[in-house]
Amino acid sequence: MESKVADPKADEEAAKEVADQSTNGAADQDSAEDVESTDNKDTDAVAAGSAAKKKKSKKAKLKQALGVGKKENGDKEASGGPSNLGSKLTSGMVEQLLEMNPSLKGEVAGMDKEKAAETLKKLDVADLLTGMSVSGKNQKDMASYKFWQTQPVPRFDEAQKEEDGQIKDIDPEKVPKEPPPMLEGFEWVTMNLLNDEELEEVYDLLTGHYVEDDEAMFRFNYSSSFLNWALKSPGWRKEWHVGVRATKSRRLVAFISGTPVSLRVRSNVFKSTEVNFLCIHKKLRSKRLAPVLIQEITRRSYVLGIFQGLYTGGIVLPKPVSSCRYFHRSLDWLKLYEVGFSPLPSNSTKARQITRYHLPSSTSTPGLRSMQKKDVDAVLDLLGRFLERFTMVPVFDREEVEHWLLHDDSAAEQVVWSYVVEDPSTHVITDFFSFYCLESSVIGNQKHDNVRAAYLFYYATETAFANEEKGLKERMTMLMTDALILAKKFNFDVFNALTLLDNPLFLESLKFGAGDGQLHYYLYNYRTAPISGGVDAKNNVDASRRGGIGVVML
Ligand SMILES: CCCCCCCCCCCCCC(=O)SCCNC(=O)CCNC(=O)[C@H](O)C(C)(C)COP(=O)(O)OP(=O)(O)OC[C@H]1O[C@@H](n2cnc3c(N)ncnc32)[C@H](O)[C@@H]1OP(=O)(O)O
Repeated sequence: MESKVADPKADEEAAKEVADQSTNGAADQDSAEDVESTDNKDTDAVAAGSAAKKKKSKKAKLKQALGVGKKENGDKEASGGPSNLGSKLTSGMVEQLLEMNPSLKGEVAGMDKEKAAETLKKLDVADLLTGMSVSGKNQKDMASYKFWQTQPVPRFDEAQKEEDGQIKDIDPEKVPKEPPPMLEGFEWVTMNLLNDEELEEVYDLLTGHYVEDDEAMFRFNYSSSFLNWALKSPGWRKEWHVGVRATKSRRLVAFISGTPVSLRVRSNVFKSTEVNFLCIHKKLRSKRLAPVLIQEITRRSYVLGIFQGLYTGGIVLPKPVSSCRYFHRSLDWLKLYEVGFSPLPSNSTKARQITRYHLPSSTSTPGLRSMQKKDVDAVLDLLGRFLERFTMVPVFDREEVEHWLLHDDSAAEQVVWSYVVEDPSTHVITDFFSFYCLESSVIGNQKHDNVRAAYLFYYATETAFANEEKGLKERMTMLMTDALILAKKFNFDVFNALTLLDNPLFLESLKFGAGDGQLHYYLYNYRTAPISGGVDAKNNVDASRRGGIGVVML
């Protein structure tokens, strides 16, 4: 999901609105005609922004009820992250908490208020926020997932009894030959993304309707060049660019995509479909269209003999195989403050914040240079060995390394930046790193309309193979400092990273602030034990929990 630096003040403001606001948005009753007549996406954006102001997220309300994020945090930027409840939870809060998150009721069934408060105090805030229990028995109510409970995904309460592997056997003969029925007034289409106009239609749909942060302040704005890169990776299939059009106007109102990826989970390597860019026009929300899109991309995957899926999301579904946390490193702190992305800590000043995030003007790693085509084999080899250290990783071939890491000169906008370190004496490539550009639209801000974010992508370093990883932390810190300097040079406002790969080694020392967003990883039709996401039970970054997630999703 969209994440921003966790802000204690926002939660307090949200709390003031809790009392008189309903948590449920009014069900959208608009017809196909309404969607067809809505041509102005700016109107949608403004509407989304103001709706969000009226209806603060359930998560923000829960955080407020828990008193999370109120403590002062020295010069540290983020204090909104989960913390120990300690003695904050009074019995009076329990009712409010249960009302907001009914799935917690199972935790305290039959207890009086004091006992219930005691029990809830023992839970992690992160689990309270997601409705998951730490007791092992998950209390998230499977029955409330009308669609997901029918799918071959692990249940919340499922203990890992069996060996890793497929949940359900798929008989290719029994896979339906046709898509499921579509809502009246709409029809299935396969998008032809070789056609610039159709690519632009997908871009327009996502720009107006794709993922927003909890408070609807920012919305991902993937560029057309980005979509072209992400959706046409080696082995891409036209059939996996699935759209829904309004029959009369031909307007594109929904989209879902798949790209093939060879995945290793623990010791098993299998083909899977990486599903992304699921998006439904705001006027067609809550009509159970998402399950139909998911069923269709699943069918199209089965048809081609791929029976596993990989996907990520900011929301909790049955059942994450791992969860990582977003971290954000300010490059232009003032702009981030002005758009509401970063808070001003109460014990700091704007001038001090700007100074805090100042970076040197040039890089310092000897032998650092842009990656070129001639480096592909060396990077393929280094990255392959580096990723062997993680539990869930993509298995890239040469063509994929070239596609994902080399900047395509013919693209209208640069999407990916990759650098290698060539040892000045041996000319061996000893390290590489990359980041990609993903802008976000700022919704309803007078001064700025976008935030230009660099996202840390793949990297690798020979120092990872030293005995006991000696020197890895120092080397990663040096490389990532250079990545920040380069991103600043290319006018990025913020540098984002998750707690995956070896990132926990440098996030805090390089002044990344904890975000308010999580990224949950899911596998479809595949069972495996939970994989560490680089955070501890309190959702704090934890270097000892590296080694799990090594796949970076766009
Ligand atoms: C073998 C190969 C397999 C391939 C398939 C692998 C699976 C791929 C899975 C997809 C991976 C996508 C990866 C990405 O792209 S993650 C990005 C998702 N996109 C957005 O957040 C963009 C903005 N939001 C929207 O466009 C809509 O709100 C969406 C489309 C998200 C839902 O539309 P809407 O709000 O109008 O809801 P509904 O009434 O139609 O449907 C409600 C049902 O849909 C379930 N739902 C809601 N959000 C998600 C979600 N992000 N992943 C999976 N399921 C989701 C929800 O729990 C409920 O089911 P259940 O709770 O009753 O059970």
